[in-house]
Amino acid sequence: MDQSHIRNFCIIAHVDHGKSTLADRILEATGAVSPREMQEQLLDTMELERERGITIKMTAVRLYYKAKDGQVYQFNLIDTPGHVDFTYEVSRSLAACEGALLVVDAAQGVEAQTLANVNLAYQNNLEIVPIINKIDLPAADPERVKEEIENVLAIDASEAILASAKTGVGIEQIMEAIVQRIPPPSGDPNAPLRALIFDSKFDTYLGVICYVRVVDGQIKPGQRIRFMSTGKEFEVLEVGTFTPERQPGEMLATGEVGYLAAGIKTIGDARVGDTITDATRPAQEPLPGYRTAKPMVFCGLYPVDGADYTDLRDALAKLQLNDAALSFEPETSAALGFGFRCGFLGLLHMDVVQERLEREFNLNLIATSPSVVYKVYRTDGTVVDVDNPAHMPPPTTIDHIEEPYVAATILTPKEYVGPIMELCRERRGEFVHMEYPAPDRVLLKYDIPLGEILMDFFDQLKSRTRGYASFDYELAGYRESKLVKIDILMNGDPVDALSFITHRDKAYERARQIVEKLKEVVPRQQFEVRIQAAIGGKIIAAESVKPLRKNVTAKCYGGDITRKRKLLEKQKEGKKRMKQVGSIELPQEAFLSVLKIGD
Ligand SMILES: Nc1nc2c(ncn2[C@@H]2O[C@H](COP(=O)(O)OP(=O)(O)OP(=O)(O)O)[C@@H](O)[C@H]2O)c(=O)[nH]1
Repeated sequence: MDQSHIRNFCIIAHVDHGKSTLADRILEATGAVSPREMQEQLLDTMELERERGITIKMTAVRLYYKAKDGQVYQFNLIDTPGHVDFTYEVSRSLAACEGALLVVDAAQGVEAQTLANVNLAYQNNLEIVPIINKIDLPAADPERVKEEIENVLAIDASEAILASAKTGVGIEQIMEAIVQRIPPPSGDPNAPLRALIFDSKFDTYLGVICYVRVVDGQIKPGQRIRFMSTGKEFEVLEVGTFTPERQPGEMLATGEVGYLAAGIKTIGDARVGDTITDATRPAQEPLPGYRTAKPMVFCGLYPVDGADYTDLRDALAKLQLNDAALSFEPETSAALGFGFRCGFLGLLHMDVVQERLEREFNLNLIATSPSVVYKVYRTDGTVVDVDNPAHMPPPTTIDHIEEPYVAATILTPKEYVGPIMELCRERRGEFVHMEYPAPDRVLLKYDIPLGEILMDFFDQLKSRTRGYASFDYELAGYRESKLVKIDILMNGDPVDALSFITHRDKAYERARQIVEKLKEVVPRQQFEVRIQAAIGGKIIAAESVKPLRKNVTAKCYGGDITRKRKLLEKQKEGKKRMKQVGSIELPQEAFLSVLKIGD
């Protein structure tokens, strides 16, 4: 299609503001799917995504729209994941577009994630079309939301479209705005091929499928292509688009969005953000902005039953086929046995992987509490990355330690500013900035250690603001901190999987909190369990769990075997997710106690 008739765009929105619903309406309006065959929210494909109501992996669909000017336009709608863990992927999918539909809930107004996504859209020079959605709601207040869009996002909202993705109001106006307000792509068809990979997926039959935006030149089957970051070459087997079904085609032209398959075996060879060029006539420069997604959060995953170890390894390898950001390597813990140290982009990514391992692969796992990567500068001048508290070098060999920080943005109604500032202070946050972008709304900026965010920060923020504050962050480099490792001992034996790292000034308080928490979650055993927290060899907090007197089966009288079996079955159920550590059985909660100690 003629380049001037192509529109590449995405939808950016805060969670639940109506992105998927609007995408469905757009699909419907172009006749891409009949409403009947349309499953709700077609773009979210993974079952887990649908259940959690979040978009994890993005896709692209091609639609044809006949505009009021009588011309037919090619729309490429690129879906973006709406979560801070996937900021890099979001930024690459935005880089594949010329415009963005900005969806803001007419009752909720602008939220922190909207702000973060708009900033990414600006960085990619996108034309932003503001849409105020859900105007059918009784609580809708479009005028106030317009004001917020102008004050918080610095976007002219005078031409914002008032819409309801639910009732269909405003959808036609949105379709016309895509044609009129979003510019067509401006690449050079005669220049050497440059295509941006903004997503990749593994397909059992085709190998890796790359979602690409052709910036210059074109891609055809049979062409020899080169990935500019690795230099690896492949022959294109198939190109095409999703409409939303996969539709093989003859070529992807300049400015177009689609997929290609080239018999690529591992997703690591087709990384998001990389540039594809023609191997026989390569481009001089790759497209800007490439980097490899680096895991930021690590945890240990151990099978409850040691016999499942190889199954766990195979399952992780399978997930990795589709997830270049997931890393894992074997790890042994004195307490938990053989398992894997796994790296994730963030907490959500970690939760999703764990849930898939348990659900799709039927594994029963113990996860240790997540950790960030510390940079440890040793007295001998070497620097080591430590992603497992148990591997922290002895204090005498450490010169200083650095930890990762994030720049956090919080948007909140005025009345919660106090509780939020208190929470940030408790989490060693450094105040950066505060402004009042709209009546009753406050924008706060803090620098906070990422390690503190991992500890239940989000839930705390939600509960202290009754769900009214929104929060987003970006990574903001490493800073020196006075950190210490706290070891947990059970009946005198250190449990390596429970060690954690915390700030020196918080050490006593947190040690106290964790032993109290553990006292609650460690089930009573036949003997007393002493729980202690220590720095080096020094005990700084202690509690104990009183022994259990009665045996469960002792309650059954004599011969009633079914009754007895029932009780034992029940006990077995309760045993799920329990791990024998020395002579003590620990439940999964025990390993995550450290996350809950900021409460
Ligand atoms: N009343 C009303 N409800 C709407 C409208 N648009 C969407 N919703 C509802 O709002 C909720 C969230 O909509 P989604 O489309 O799933 O939101 P989303 O932004 O895609 O959410 P994520 O995929 O989690 O980012 C759903 O229950 C929708 O039915 C609207 O115009 N009016």
